[in-house]
Amino acid sequence: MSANVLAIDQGTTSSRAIVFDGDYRNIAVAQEEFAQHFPASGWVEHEPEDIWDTTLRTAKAVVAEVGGPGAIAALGITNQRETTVIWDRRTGKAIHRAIVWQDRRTADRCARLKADGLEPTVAARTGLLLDPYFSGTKIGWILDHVDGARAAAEAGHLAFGTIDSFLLWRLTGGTVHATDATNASRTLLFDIHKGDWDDELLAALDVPRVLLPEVRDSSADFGETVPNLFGGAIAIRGIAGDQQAATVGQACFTPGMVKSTYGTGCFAVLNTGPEAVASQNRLLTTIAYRLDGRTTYALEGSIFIAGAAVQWLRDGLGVIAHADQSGEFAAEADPSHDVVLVPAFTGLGAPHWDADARGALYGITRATGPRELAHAALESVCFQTLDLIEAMHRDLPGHDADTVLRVDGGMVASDWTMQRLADILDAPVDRPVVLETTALGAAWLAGRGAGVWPDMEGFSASWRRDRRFEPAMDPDVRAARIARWNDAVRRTLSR
Ligand SMILES: Nc1ncnc2c1ncn2[C@@H]1O[C@H](COP(=O)(O)OP(=O)(O)O)[C@@H](O)[C@H]1O
Ligand SMILES: O=P(O)(O)OC[C@H](O)CO
Repeated sequence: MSANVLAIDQGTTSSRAIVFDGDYRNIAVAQEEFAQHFPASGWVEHEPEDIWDTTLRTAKAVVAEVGGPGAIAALGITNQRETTVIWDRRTGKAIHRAIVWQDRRTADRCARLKADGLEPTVAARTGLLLDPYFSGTKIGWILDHVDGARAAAEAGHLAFGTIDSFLLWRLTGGTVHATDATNASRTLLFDIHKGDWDDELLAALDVPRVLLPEVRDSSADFGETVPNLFGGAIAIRGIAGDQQAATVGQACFTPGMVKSTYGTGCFAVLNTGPEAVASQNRLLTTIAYRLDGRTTYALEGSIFIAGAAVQWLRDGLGVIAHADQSGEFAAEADPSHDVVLVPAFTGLGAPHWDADARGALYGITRATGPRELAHAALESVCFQTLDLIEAMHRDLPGHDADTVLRVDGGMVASDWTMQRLADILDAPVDRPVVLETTALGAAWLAGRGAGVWPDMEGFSASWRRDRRFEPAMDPDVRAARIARWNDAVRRTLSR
């Protein structure tokens, strides 16, 4: 049997398909960006057909490149998490655009649920907080705003899914409505301790159970692709949310290991092993992966804007021509400038969870130019990471002894940002050789599920470092910059 594995990585800004060979080498890759829709302030939507079309085209391209479906042992899916699709089971068509994880439209609903005293129950059962980030209130919004949706849902005609479920439904020709435990753990509806949907939360959020997918392990039998898509069936054997897939792809299998992924947002995930640790510092408790029915938990810090700040410099302000230029510009910024960007474009995530905050730029003068803006945008990602790592250290005293952060995602191509990250964290930052760790994690889950790839130990041994960034900033300079950041955040919070 072939040892090649196909990973579909459906991200916030693009869909990617990658085939890895038995030595985890990337032997074929295709990527397509798709449109982002911002219909109102704080709203973000995707067209589900764009997600499907870009996914199918990129997957078809790499399958053809490696010699057809016979050259692929298994397929793994990883995806932007929380993004919510509801479709009609009879037609497979979505009844509304996907509401993206960054979307804040349900902030009022969350505030009301909080005022009703629901948050302690949510936190205890789901490990999450009442924030519009998660799928639960997005589902309610679609059911309440699309004509006839609630009645159709009650009648069993509709299906809810995060992007993995939606793609799985389409890939299997509408025969499998399932998800994995990591994606389920981001919905506000899933009891991460019992491993099942929670009826009390379903009732509180007005979500009929009949809408929901079946929850399976992250490495499991998810059916097969319908033969006409790729010219033959491919077994689907792995699913995980993208941050959990990156945790796997970075081989963070030992409790205490932590990775941080820098894509549109930034997500730091700390493996806590078989114990679910309840955060005292407004981090999330989430499922890292579920294998053979056994759940491994994690603490997660979620930041909504990381690479998106670079996109804003490029597409919003037009002050850089391409993403790479942000690092070059930051290196050339006037060292005496004192510009700080708090990129609360869609509110602030962990550890503040302020859905109503909006971005702010402090310290601009007539001398502030594109270089200083690029510096502030990249540095903001480092400060936000520091806030997350410090919260993790407070939750797990002693954990900071020898923390090395494993990083991945589009932004880690920037040496300047990675060096500044090590400086601000005052800790080493390791960049692996394989930067597509999200896709690799999904591939490993699928390869394991298909029985063609080795166990955790074998996979861990294959992890290779490209470069370690060591902290080198003067302690006084560091302290002053962090103080400036903390002050800027305080002034930006909405309450
Ligand atoms: N050299 C670079 N320097 C800084 N940011 C970069 C660089 N290259 C890519 N990015 C940013 O990384 C993000 C893309 O990363 P990716 O992991 O593909 O994200 P996603 O999965 O969220 O779509 C974009 O926001 C882009 O602006
Ligand atoms: O698409 P990314 O890489 O920014 O990841 C999105 C996250 O899964 C949202 O929780």
